[in-house]
Amino acid sequence: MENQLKAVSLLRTTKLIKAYQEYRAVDEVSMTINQGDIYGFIGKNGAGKTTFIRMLTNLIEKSSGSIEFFSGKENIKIGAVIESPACYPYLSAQANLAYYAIQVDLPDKQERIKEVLEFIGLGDVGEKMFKDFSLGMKQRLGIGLAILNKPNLLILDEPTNGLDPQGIVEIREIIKKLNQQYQTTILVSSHILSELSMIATRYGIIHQGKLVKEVTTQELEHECEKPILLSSVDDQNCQTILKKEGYIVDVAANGLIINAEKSKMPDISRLLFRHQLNLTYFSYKEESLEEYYLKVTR
Ligand SMILES: Nc1ncnc2c1ncn2[C@@H]1O[C@H](COP(=O)(O)OP(=O)(O)OP(=O)(O)O)[C@@H](O)[C@H]1O
Repeated sequence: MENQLKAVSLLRTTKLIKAYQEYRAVDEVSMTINQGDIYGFIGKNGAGKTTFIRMLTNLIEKSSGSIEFFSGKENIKIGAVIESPACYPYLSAQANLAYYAIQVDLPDKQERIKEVLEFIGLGDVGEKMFKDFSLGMKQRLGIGLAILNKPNLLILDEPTNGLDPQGIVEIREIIKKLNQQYQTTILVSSHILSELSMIATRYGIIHQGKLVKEVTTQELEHECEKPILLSSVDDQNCQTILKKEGYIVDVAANGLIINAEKSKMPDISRLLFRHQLNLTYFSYKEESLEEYYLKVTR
């Protein structure tokens, strides 16, 4: 079921460009977001994320290329939080939602507002005014406004920007819950890859306006995998045995490097143990997400 959902495109851009005179802030971006994705849109400051998102949400006009939404029979509903949420500073969370609900002509307003307040963890902040909210609360209310009319696609531009670790976790939990409980497809941008690594199902990396890489979480994990490192009581002997078994082995300053996946570690340790070669060091080096990110944007 999950796989079926993932195969259906919800959004596709083709060679999307936004140019300011000669300068292309977004340069031929072809992106596909499938139903059920949490699409992590990663790029440094100034890479073009906001410009791309602004085109999707019709806040600015594209220079060329196409944007297509697919939602079957229904009209697609998009919710978005771009930069700071636009709220009334002297109104409470409830009143801000109520005001917005009138504008979008929402049925069952009271019921839905209560549900949303609970969902974003602002069910018990009472009459506290928006201006007195923490940044995390403000961001959560922004998401509350964006999900009020149950969008199929939720777009969040840098929702964790400036938040403390607790605030980041709260936003992450909301994103996960929306995706899992309500099957909302989510496009979320960030300039920190690791911040999205616990929730994103796919990633698009933008650099200098170009989408330089689109990967699934599995592909990313695979690409971040690095060799196994070991040293033993007799490295020379280890090398011979491992090579005989078909492993590709290199000699490093203080041990051996084996070009094999992490999943091979139990086999290797059993093999060497059988030959009474005790290991003094056994590990693998995983390339960090940040290293990977630097590599693809170099
Ligand atoms: N109206 C504009 N006129 C000229 N250049 C612009 C305009 N809007 C954005 N840019 C430029 O386009 C580039 C991409 O900006 P954008 O805001 O999309 O980046 P970003 O990835 O969202 O980064 P940030 O996280 O800093 O907002 C930047 O170099 C920016 O200066």
